[in-house]
Amino acid sequence: MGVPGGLAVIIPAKDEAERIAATVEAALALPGADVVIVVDDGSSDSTASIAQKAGAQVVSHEVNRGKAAAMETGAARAALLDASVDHGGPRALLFIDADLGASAGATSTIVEPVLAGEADMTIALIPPQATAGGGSGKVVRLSRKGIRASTGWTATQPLSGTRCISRPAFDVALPLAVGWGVETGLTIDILGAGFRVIEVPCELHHRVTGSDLRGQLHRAGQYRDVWLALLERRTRRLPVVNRGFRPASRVVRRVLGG
Ligand SMILES: O=c1ccn([C@@H]2O[C@H](COP(=O)(O)OP(=O)(O)O[C@H]3O[C@H](CO)[C@@H](O)[C@H](O)[C@H]3O)[C@@H](O)[C@H]2O)c(=O)[nH]1
Ligand SMILES: O=C(O)[C@H](O)COP(=O)(O)O
Repeated sequence: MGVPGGLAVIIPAKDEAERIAATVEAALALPGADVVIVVDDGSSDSTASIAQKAGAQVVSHEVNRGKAAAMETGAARAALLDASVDHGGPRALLFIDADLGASAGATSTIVEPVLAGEADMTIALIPPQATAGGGSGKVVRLSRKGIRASTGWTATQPLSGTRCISRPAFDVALPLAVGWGVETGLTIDILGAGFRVIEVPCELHHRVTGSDLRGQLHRAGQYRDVWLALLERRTRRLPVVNRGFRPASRVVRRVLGG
């Protein structure tokens, strides 16, 4: 069955004044998209006012809370809009990065399978970028290996954050894994709940992370967050072991009901 409710586009954005207008304009032109929400994640530039002028609804975090929190805020706003008018069901959610500019128009390839009910989450497979990246593939490999160990599925671009997700699939992943662990967590949680996930080629062009100190610090943060997302999911699966545990005191016994 397809998604009758249509599509809400959600754009997490931190200091994206340079590119946000072009990204919003492309998002507004996407077939089926009747809502474009920019979550200004504590920007210190004019991202919010530019996004609003370009036609987006803007929700602002007073302080920076990271990409995953911005995605949750955007999805919560979309849920409010879903509830305000009955239009046949909840909208599917299209998450796009703020730095895609006009290329955001290419995301219709990942929207179609979800709106048609052929997939529950699509992930954009992006072509090699004009500027070479400075990464060694360490974060990508950690995420890919962790997803495979949990689900048996091998993602080609596990960190790709441009995704279209049906509302029921999104809701099983709440609360989202924090920060840069969000893509890894979404994939594991949504596949684990039995939903269908596919990667779909998409001609996107974004700002590539360089190999300078700033870029390497960014990757260190990504590595930490992916690792934490994997650890949390592994811990959840561990059986609770209680081999002859005896509460040591009367207080503990009372708390545990012993
Ligand atoms: O604290 C932050 C930092 C970034 N962003 C936004 O998140 C998006 C992605 O950030 P970016 O700096 O472009 O990160 P990249 O490392 O280039 O992103 C790649 O890797 C991320 C996962 O680590 C994915 O989320 C992205 O989709 C993927 O393009 C952009 O719209 C940012 O404005 C926030 O909302 N809050
Ligand atoms: O540049 C990238 O692709 C990401 O920041 C991930 O870094 P990596 O190449 O070290 O996996």
